[in-house]
Amino acid sequence: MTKLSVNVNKFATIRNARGGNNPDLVKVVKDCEKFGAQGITIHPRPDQRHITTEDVYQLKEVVTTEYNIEGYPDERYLKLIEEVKPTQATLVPDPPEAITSNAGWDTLTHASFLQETIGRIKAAGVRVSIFVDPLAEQIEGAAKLRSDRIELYTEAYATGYLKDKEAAVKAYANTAKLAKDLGLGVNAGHDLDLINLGFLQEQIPFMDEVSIGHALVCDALYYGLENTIEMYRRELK
Ligand SMILES: CC(=O)[C@@H](O)[C@H](O)COP(=O)(O)O
Ligand SMILES: NCC(=O)COP(=O)(O)O
Repeated sequence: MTKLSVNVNKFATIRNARGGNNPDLVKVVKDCEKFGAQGITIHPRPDQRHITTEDVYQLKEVVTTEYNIEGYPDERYLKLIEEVKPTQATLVPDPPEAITSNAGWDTLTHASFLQETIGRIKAAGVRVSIFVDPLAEQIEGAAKLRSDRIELYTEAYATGYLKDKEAAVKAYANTAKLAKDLGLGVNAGHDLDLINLGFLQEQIPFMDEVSIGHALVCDALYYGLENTIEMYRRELK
């Protein structure tokens, strides 16, 4: 079964636009889980443009499914992981000023940094996933580093899907299989939506988790949150 982890960054973006507490992120998270989310993802960026440090601690008390915290593993992030102990830490190589995540790790060039970081997170009892492009050498690098999972960065799949979905999924299906053969769990995320999700799931039925935020929140404006989560879950069956 592929779990749907709802990324709630965008709800926090809307809340922060007015400086108050509307929408209330705690209520949003409780409702997402009530409506069928099997995980909650956040990406507390250094400038706190959406998820704040306070949110990270507050949501720990609320999430009853899987709590996934994404981020660049600087001291600030590692402190959050060690104190909050979420279900999963997803390491993303974003520079602080990035508008959104825009690349996977180079697991070969950054091997010693990642190895030390992964060891530290595992010592806290937290599952580790590394955000990577669908390249065989990067997956092999992640396996050598003893990451628990990889998250395939699906922006290229989402863009390519509209032109030629078979061509767009090929590298993802191949590297997902390689990851599985190497004993890694397989997650995927970024720009997944109701149009491209079902085909990805069909081609990689053993994915452990997809994390989806931007498109899901946009869809919720039209269909409502409960219907939307149900629609995404349906694509994963
Ligand atoms: C790691 C990742 O893939 C992201 O998609 C991310 O969580 C989105 O972050 P923003 O919501 O800040 O664009
Ligand atoms: N890891 C990907 C994620 O959490 C959400 O990405 P997006 O759906 O907001 O592009």
